[in-house]
Amino acid sequence: MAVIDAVLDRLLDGLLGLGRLLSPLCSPFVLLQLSALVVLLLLSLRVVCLLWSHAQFTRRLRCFSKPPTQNWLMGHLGEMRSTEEGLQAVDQLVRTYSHSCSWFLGPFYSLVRLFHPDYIKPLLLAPASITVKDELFYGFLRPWLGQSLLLSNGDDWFRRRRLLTPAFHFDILKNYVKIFNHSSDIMHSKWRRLVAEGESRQDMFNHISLMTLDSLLRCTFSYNSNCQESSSEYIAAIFELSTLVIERRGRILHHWDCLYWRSPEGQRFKQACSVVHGFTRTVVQERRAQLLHRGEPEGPDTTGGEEKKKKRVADFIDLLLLSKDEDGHGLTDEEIKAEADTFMFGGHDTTASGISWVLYNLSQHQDYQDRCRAEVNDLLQDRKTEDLDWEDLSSLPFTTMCIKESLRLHSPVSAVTRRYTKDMTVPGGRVIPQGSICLVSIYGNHHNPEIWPDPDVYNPMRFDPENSKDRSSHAFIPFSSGPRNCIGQKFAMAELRVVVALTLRRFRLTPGGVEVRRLPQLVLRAEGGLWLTLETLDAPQD
Ligand code: HEM
Repeated sequence: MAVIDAVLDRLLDGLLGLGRLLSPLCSPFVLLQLSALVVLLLLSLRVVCLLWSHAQFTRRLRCFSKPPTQNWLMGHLGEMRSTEEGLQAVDQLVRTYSHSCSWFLGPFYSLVRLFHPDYIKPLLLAPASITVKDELFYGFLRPWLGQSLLLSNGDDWFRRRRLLTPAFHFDILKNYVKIFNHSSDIMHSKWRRLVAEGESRQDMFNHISLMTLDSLLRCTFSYNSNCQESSSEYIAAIFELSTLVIERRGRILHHWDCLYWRSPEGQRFKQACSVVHGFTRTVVQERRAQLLHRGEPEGPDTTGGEEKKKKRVADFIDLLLLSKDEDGHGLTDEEIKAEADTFMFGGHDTTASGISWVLYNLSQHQDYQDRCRAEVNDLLQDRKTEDLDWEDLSSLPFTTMCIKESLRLHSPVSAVTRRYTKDMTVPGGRVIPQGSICLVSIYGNHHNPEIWPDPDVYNPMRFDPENSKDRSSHAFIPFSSGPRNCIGQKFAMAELRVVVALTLRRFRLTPGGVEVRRLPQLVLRAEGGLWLTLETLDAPQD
């Protein structure tokens, strides 16, 4: 295509030269007609080139099965639905094609959809230098998240990932477990109050999203927003942005920036972005100033006892302000702001979805729920407080199996997409052509009957070490995998374990009496909320 563009440029130069040569001989009207003809010719040539290159591309994708389309022009456009039926259609695709298929979105866009670990593995393990986040799926997040870890590519991504990785080290994460306990305590007090008032049926998503936002605000900014108890402009703006991104995806006309930023939704997006950016920028600038005046903030506390009370645990902002590469260069304030916004975006809804679906699955299986509860009660037996420590988290093996099985059955993130700057070979000698977009279907992979017999059944025993030892390393990928896997996965798993364990110790959960229809948006939700009935439990007598 680049060669063709260069030829077209040359042609245009030549024609303009000819125009100048002819100008003394022709009238302006004739010249205008001539120019219009030239422009039309060039445009037609461009369209022919596009069609030709698309035909080449389509020919190369023939090694992948193409599901029938309803319309030759629009291809599969409109068939990828963010609804319960859309997910059932993926189940059908997986049953029919077993590992992969091609997918055409209108006459110009095509995707390769992958839903088998053997196909997914080479793609996710490919070096990040040839992996690009495509604008078709990720571009709408850019005005909110900026050039952050999630959206950057190549050397820029590599530098950021190296600077950010130490912030997710065990020694740092350990300190956040106290925060997870505290945020759960606040949510549970609210639940006790609601149950006492007779409102025992509650939407899990609603409560748990506020709780994960609360804990992330404390871990990222050391900020106590009190958002679980009262409304906050910042939190409202985060919810608004998540909703608007989804709405924009669904409206083709809003894909054009020039139309979107003039629409009422675009204006709301701008307004919410300015609230979120204003908040993050202020915190970063204030912290930078404190750092300059008072020196380094305290690192993670290792002293215990009284010392602990005096020290503020280093939060993500502190760690990012201090991070330096081998040349001594750190992140700028704008870069830190983008990363903090990304943690808030990438960390709250995903974890809330994960926790809500575990509680839903356990409400459907009282036997597993009882077994988890017994495990937690055994662990906390003879303790003065109900707080869990980092070390406790490895003593909850069955609860962890229940969490993993829920992340398989109800993965918070249903798919990730990538564009590759090289041809990629997958099993059977099939080649994904350079430049094509690959959709790695986490949902499809986790529901593939070739890998998971009876994929729709919730069975935590699948994650018993004995039962999982022969399974492919890429059969279970809720956090993606390879160089661009989720940087926050240990953080998320720790929070999931603390919240689930404490919830089961304090409450019995039963189904909320409403049919649950899954709603795959930015994360997996349920239409109209995920309603469960809560019963307060007395603390067990030792
Ligand atoms: C259950 C909870 C979570 C799930 C299921 C999850 C899932 C994922 C997935 C699938 C990706 C890959 C995205 C892609 O390739 O486009 C990802 C990336 C990422 N996640 Fe998470 N995530 C969770 C929690 C978190 C938390 C708590 C944080 C931060 C505090 C976080 C921060 C990030 C970031 C920054 C990336 C981009 C990494 C990179 O490209 O290098 N996530 N996550």
